[in-house]
Amino acid sequence: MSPEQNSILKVSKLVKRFGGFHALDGLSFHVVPGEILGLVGPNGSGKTTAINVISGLYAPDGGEVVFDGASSGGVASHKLVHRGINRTFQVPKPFLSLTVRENIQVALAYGGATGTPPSIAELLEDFRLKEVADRPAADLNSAQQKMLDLTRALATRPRLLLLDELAAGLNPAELDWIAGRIKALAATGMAIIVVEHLMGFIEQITDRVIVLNAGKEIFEGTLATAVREPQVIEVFLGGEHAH
Ligand SMILES: Nc1ncnc2c1ncn2[C@@H]1O[C@H](COP(=O)(O)OP(=O)(O)OP(=O)(O)O)[C@@H](O)[C@H]1O
Repeated sequence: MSPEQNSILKVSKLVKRFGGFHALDGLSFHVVPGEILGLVGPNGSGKTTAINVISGLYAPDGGEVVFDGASSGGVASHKLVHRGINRTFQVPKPFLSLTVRENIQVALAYGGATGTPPSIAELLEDFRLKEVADRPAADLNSAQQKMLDLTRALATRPRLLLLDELAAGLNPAELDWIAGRIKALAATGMAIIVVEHLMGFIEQITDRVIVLNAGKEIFEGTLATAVREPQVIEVFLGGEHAH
């Protein structure tokens, strides 16, 4: 079977409009179980919109999203969580007055229908939240809020995990550590899509990247190859994220 036939998610000719503006303009790609796929591109190229459509926050205006063999475009987020898609947010939205542990408990109770639920103790340990487990989420610093957001997503047992700028604001040691954690998740068979501006981080964790510009794919392959493509250099690496 070709990798594409084995895909857990297939996006075909996806269109998302805001008014007359095409945030996604015919985007197609796939991801297979156990793969870490990077979505990269300049500001406003449609990366977060792609995550928002795949996770059911927005309905597509055209094209198709197929998750695990069934159409999932336009299906509400909470239903997709039960089917096995979950995500993190650029700006996490925990229940601020609940403790870290309670936030994870809510996600566990809400979570997916298949597989063994992860243990709260393990999630707290794995994502360095043990020390703050009984503090309200409002007390967490921004890195800890991101880790709580990730553990809440993991508590629902996703088979496809969408990470929207999880690494932004983390220091180099934290980046190394979280890169290892994300790779360990992929090694369990979870498919992971990562939206990130930090190219070193993308290089460290992804198997493959899709480069977006103006809602369209302009490149698909490894980041090492992408950085040698004149079109990619022009729209992306020659811009503000060249460093
Ligand atoms: N809810 C919305 N209403 C109107 N326009 C939107 C909405 N969401 C996104 N857009 C527009 O769609 C385009 C793509 O935005 P998107 O957030 O997907 O880009 P991005 O590649 O994730 O950018 P960044 O790297 O800055 O996060 C932008 O021009 C943005 O202003």
